[in-house]
Amino acid sequence: MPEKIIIFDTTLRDGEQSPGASLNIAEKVEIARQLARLKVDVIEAGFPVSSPAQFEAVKRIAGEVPAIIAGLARAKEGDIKAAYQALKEAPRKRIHTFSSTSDYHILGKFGSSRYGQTLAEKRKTVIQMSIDAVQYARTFCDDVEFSAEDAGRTDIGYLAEVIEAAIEAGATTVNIPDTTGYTLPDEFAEKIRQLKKRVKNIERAVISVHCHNDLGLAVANSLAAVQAGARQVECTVNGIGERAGNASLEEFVMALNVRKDILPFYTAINTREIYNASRMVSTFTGFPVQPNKAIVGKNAFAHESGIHQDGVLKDRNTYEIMKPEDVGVSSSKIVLGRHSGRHGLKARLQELGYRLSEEKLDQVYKLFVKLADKKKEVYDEDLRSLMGEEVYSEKPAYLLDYLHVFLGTSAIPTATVRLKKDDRILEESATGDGPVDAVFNAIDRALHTHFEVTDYQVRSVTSGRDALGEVFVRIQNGLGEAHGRGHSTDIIEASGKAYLQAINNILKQRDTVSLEEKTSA
Ligand SMILES: CC(=O)SCCNC(=O)CCNC(=O)[C@H](O)C(C)(C)COP(=O)(O)OP(=O)(O)OC[C@H]1O[C@@H](n2cnc3c(N)ncnc32)[C@H](O)[C@@H]1OP(=O)(O)O
Ligand SMILES: CC(C)C(=O)C(=O)O
Ligand SMILES: [Mg+2]
Repeated sequence: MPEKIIIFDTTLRDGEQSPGASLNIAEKVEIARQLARLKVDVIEAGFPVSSPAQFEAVKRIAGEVPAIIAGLARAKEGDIKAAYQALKEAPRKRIHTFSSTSDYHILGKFGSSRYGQTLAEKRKTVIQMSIDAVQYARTFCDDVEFSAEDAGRTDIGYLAEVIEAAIEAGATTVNIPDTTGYTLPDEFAEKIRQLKKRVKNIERAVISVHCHNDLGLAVANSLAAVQAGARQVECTVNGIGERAGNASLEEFVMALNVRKDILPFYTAINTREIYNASRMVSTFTGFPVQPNKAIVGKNAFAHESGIHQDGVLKDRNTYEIMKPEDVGVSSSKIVLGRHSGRHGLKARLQELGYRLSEEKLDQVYKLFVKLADKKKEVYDEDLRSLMGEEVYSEKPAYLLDYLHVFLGTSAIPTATVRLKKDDRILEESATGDGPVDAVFNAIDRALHTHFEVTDYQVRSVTSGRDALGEVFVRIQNGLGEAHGRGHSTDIIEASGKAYLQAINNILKQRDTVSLEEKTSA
């Protein structure tokens, strides 16, 4: 039978210790509510003694959010009392107290002579302060967690002694933190196995782990620990936390979920709330989620390369090990870009309502590749423009084959254009008040004509620095009046295309010969 792993979320305590991530009380309450929807078992809401705002946030969460609510406290009476005061409204509360057990911490942090002179004396003092803290916390509530900070670098014999003393004093959960993210998975798992062997009455407490990510191993260490006997995992949404962060909740939970074939464990997490939780934490903390972040990154379910797109379109199991819907992402995404192939393009065009023959698809694909070379991502609006402007417009009389513009803050804008009509090439240069005017003048000169521009509009069709720009132009002269549209990531090029399309439209209306033939005839 699979065994349950308790999920202890510390986004609001260790997560908020991330440099730069501070949350106000309202934001913390909102995140706590989302954590409850996510169905985490324990929410560590803060460190009440550390400030009035921390105290108030823990108090509000304790009074409003349905989960076990924990508050952190050093092995000090004042901290423990403050934690209890903040937690007391919670129907289910936990005081989480800790001392430090590695020699680095004992000699470094507890260096003062009041802890003793020698390492052995200081170690004794730490055991006693741990016992006192747990016993004192038990006078307030039955659910007391004890952590041995820097357990990852603590001598196993001494760690076993401290943990045994904490259980004897009444700790119901004993947490083994890899505070500095130092251990490797096998080593950490062995630590848990040794504790199970060496600590008398270990079965009276739940073994918890709290792994940091300094070497990028927090989730791997948590999984190894669970396989060795830990039954609570401490983690944070998006893996935020002190320095390089904590084990990421979403990665740990989904690893158990996806690999249940070899990991006989489950959690109570409602995985469909993962993405919402991730977005909320990212927005409130101001910490963006890196695009390639597992589970919740923008690219976690996005496929760009042609071979992958083809595979996913045929059968998504080819490149997806979990369903995006299972983590609250609406669907996987085919991202069209320079690595995409015809299958991906065709599928997206079909979604947009275009049904293309193979011949037409080839034509669009060539245009698409040209555009994709200029842009990082080709969006739906880019495709719609491409289809409208290039594919379904009738073959234009004149094509803008080449454009060169010279401009600068103190230079006269000059444009050179090369127009193509069938096998005829027309090339001209002209100056203008600005680069767009110079392009229009050069086209006029090439075609021996002149049009008045009665409307000119530019808008961005897509977003970002490489956005596709759309130019709308209305022109008139004695021959008639027409408008044209042009698209490009370069609005000067888009302007030239729009101007030429308007000219072509006038020619179409008049069903006439080409301009330069007419004027030169
Ligand atoms: C691994 C972790 O994540 S632990 C949690 C870390 N989180 C935080 O520190 C965030 C909130 N912290 C704070 O607001 C402040 O540090 C406070 C309010 C807790 C304490 O502030 P101050 O009293 O000014 O002490 P300061 O933070 O400078 O130093 C920490 C003191 O706690 C002591 N201490 C550290 N850990 C423990 C412990 N587990 N039990 C008892 N004392 C401890 C240190 O030895 C030091 O004591 P000293 O003044 O006698 O040398
Ligand atoms: C307070 C403890 C559990 C901690 O955050 C750590 O050791 O990393
Ligand atoms: Mg920590």
